[in-house]
Amino acid sequence: MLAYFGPPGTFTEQAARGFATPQQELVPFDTVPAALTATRRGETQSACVPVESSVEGAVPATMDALTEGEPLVAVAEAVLPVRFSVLVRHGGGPVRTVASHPHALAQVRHWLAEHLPGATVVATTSTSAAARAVLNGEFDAAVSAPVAVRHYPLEVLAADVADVRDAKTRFLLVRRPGTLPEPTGHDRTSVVCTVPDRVGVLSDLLSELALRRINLTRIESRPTKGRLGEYRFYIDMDGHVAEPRVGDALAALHRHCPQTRFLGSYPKAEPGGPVAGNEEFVAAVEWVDKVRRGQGA
Ligand SMILES: O=C(O)C(=O)Cc1ccccc1
Repeated sequence: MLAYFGPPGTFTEQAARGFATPQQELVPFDTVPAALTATRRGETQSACVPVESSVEGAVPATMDALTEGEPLVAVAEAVLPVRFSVLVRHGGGPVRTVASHPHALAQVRHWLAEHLPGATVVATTSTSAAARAVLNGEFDAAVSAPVAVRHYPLEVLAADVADVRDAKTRFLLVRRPGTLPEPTGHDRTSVVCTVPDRVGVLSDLLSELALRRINLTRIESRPTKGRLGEYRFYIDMDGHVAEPRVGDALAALHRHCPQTRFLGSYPKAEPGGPVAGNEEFVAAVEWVDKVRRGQGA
């Protein structure tokens, strides 16, 4: 079974369908933490959750839920283009309230200001939770994934709505720690470092990557929710932990920051960007091995 952030009709469900094997059952959960908890408990084999939007940045609920509780690791990612449909009840009256996931609302702000200027905007747990609520008469319109009309008998007031063209969202498939995916040469590694309070620690972490010519693809901070000013850094980098340079860098991050959690090494959904060669790292490790065995100098 594969848990996903639902209810049915979310963007996350579409991503989950891309990950699922033909016979795998998809199970919706109303929140990201609930989908992850099911996987932590072993009730589902994996969970699909949104992690990052090209317009709105990180999905805080996912970042927090991956850091707190038993570890889970990502084994795959997917990137989906994001455009919205505005859904209303058949024969519904004027639109006084419009609901959706905060990331969706943020991506249609201009459209709403122009087309539904008087409407009150309400945040819901997901885009399809908004569609479901419109069907139940709680709100007048929902900003949803285009597939949501297949799940909820609503009318499309407007299609192809997006303030930003070519917006994309990235999703992760996570599991309990186990066998890692094989390196493909186009991989990404994710970690979260809860940094100790000392001068220069962030610079130390980044230097370790730069020294090994590892490309940083994302860095994001979140408060630990403990003391004011205490932060965690989410770091995505090119490469796989099985590669000597990446393994070496993760060991260095752990030295600077013992509270480093590995969030996975997995193939990139959109391969591209610089591919770092590992040859000199492999050759260097072999050389040190020989020196240690007294067979080289
Ligand atoms: O609510 C959804 O449909 C989700 O899967 C989260 C989301 C919300 C807005 C854009 C992309 C993903």
